Amino acid sequence: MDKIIVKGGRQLQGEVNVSGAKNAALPILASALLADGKSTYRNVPDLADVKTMLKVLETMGCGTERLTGRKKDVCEVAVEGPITPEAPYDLVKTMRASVLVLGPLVARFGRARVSMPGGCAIGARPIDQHLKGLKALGADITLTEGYVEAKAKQLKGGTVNFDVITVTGTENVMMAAVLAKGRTVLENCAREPEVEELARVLNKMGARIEGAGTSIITIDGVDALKPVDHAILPDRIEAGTLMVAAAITGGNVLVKHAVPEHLESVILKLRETGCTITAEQGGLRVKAPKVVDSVDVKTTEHPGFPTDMQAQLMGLMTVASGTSVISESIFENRFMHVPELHRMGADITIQGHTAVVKGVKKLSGAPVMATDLRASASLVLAGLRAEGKTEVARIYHLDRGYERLEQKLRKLGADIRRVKA
Ligand SMILES: CC(=O)N[C@H]1[C@@H](OP(=O)(O)OP(=O)(O)OC[C@H]2O[C@@H](n3ccc(=O)[nH]c3=O)[C@H](O)[C@@H]2O)O[C@H](CO)[C@@H](O)[C@@H]1O
Ligand SMILES: C=C(OP(=O)(O)O)C(=O)O
Repeated sequence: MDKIIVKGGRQLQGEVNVSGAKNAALPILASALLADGKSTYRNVPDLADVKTMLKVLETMGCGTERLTGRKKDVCEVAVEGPITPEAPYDLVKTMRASVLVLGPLVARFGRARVSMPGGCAIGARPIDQHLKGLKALGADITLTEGYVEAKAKQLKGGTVNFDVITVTGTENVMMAAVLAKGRTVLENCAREPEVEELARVLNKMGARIEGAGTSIITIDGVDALKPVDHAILPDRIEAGTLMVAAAITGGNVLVKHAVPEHLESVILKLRETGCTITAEQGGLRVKAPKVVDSVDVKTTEHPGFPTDMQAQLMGLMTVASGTSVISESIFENRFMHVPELHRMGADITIQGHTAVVKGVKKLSGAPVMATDLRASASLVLAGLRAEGKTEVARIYHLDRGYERLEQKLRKLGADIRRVKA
């Protein structure tokens, strides 16, 4: 298993490009199932999760290809021959977002058999709201041998009021509703930019969706969709992680392609820590003081502070002046990075869903182990600041969501490398 080795202490300087968004690419790739023909997606990040989604689609009978050379950010998905509407356990267990094929499959092929995703390191993560939404559109749902089976000759529009705000749940049901007969109204929807981006793609395919990006989405079903050519929006979480990399090293970095409107809560928090953040040249420049001020934060649904940035912000707070209170309100078990940060000398106490972080003068490098995607990122960030060598193991978690993070950080001056197993 690959490891990342970081020697801390260098201030990051320069420019870095943000890749396409994982959380937009995954539902968008799944949406290719909704039309016959070949769809072309640009700015698709080269991530383990994207490979998994392409594999899920291939297993069903889609043709998939990542182009090479100067077009290596381009992926094509062709729905041409017969499709087996099934996502097997072996793939779903490696990536729960595989469940995003459920809505498109049942809408388009009248049936779907998708392995139930289990919980994961950060929480139980049920999919009851996805199923509630599909049932409201007339799907018959059963659970057999660990698989969700959904059937419907023709989905029909309906009203769904989500009990919990769910990103992939909103996306799954929206993808089902585009081919349902009549009007669907989704209430209490997730408002993440990736939901809006998916709706943009579906509308380009011929769907009739209004309101994505707000909590009420209205969808008028159409008979058929056509394939699409679309460039995926930049990854706001990767951008935020790179901004924290600048902040934790007292650096000065231009994070190119970061979209300010998608990062408002992160920008506001980083400004509170004493960083200067300015929009310039199609990106965001972060200039950081040597030691940042501590800030309190509570994760909430978009447009609130994203749970996917909590671990990284906590990494920064370990070396802030003062005490920070960080509350996690989205996932019940998203503090797995804390014991690893302790190994580097951080002073953090967990009280239920809240972590109290007392800034320390210095962290010291240590062997640490990644437990989930953003936890891994926080350990790499802490390693950039720590004295001595930090070895981050199990970075397959990191590779799920960051495209060659170590290369991007090295270009900014970090002493960081990947060691192949
Ligand atoms: C591929 C993708 O886009 N992943 C993102 C997505 O995950 P994902 O869509 O899985 O997360 P959700 O928004 O669904 O989860 C939010 C909360 O709702 C709960 N819940 C969700 C669905 C459901 O049917 N029932 C239920 O109780 C979850 O357990 C969690 O506590 O949004 C999360 C929250 O911003 C991010 O951390 C993930 O990076
Ligand atoms: C939790 C995340 O992803 P996923 O929903 O794919 O597990 C994440 O991107 O931080």
